[in-house]
Amino acid sequence: MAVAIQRIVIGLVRNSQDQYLISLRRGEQHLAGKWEFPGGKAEAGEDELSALARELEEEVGLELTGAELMERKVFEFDDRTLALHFYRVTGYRGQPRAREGQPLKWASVEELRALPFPKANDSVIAAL
Ligand SMILES: Nc1nc2c([nH]c(=O)n2[C@@H]2O[C@H](COP(=O)(O)OP(=O)(O)OP(=O)(O)O)[C@@H](O)[C@H]2O)c(=O)[nH]1
Ligand SMILES: [Mg+2]
Repeated sequence: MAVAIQRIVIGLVRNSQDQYLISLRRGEQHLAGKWEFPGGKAEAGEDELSALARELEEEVGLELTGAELMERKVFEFDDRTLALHFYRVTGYRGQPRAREGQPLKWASVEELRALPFPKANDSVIAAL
């Protein structure tokens, strides 16, 4: 039986100083020790923007008011294949907070380029 590739929605949230919101993957998570943009798995039947709004609320307490698709790609990691959907967040309300206790920070593009991210993020980070 064919298994659907897991859809992942990811939000690039930028502040007025051109910094991006990132957090650290930890513990037992896939790719622990890498930094990431907030996001996660879309549920079955959930559209991508709804999934992105839900993930931003759950992980960093932001209310999404606008987003534009930046890049979508299917990426084969050693242990899994994911369909990644990167969105540029064009509007949000609230102040970010680490709702899951994760290290969370704003980072300039220069800082992003010096930090470890999943391989799948390379093209998106290069495009910033
Ligand atoms: N959030 C996020 N995930 C990324 C990025 N880049 C990347 O390869 N991923 C991968 O995409 C998947 C995201 O799923 P997730 O672990 O965040 O899922 P989730 O928030 O629904 O959490 P859960 O399944 O632990 O409840 C992970 O396998 C992660 O390694 C990124 O920039 N942000
Ligand atoms: Mg997540």
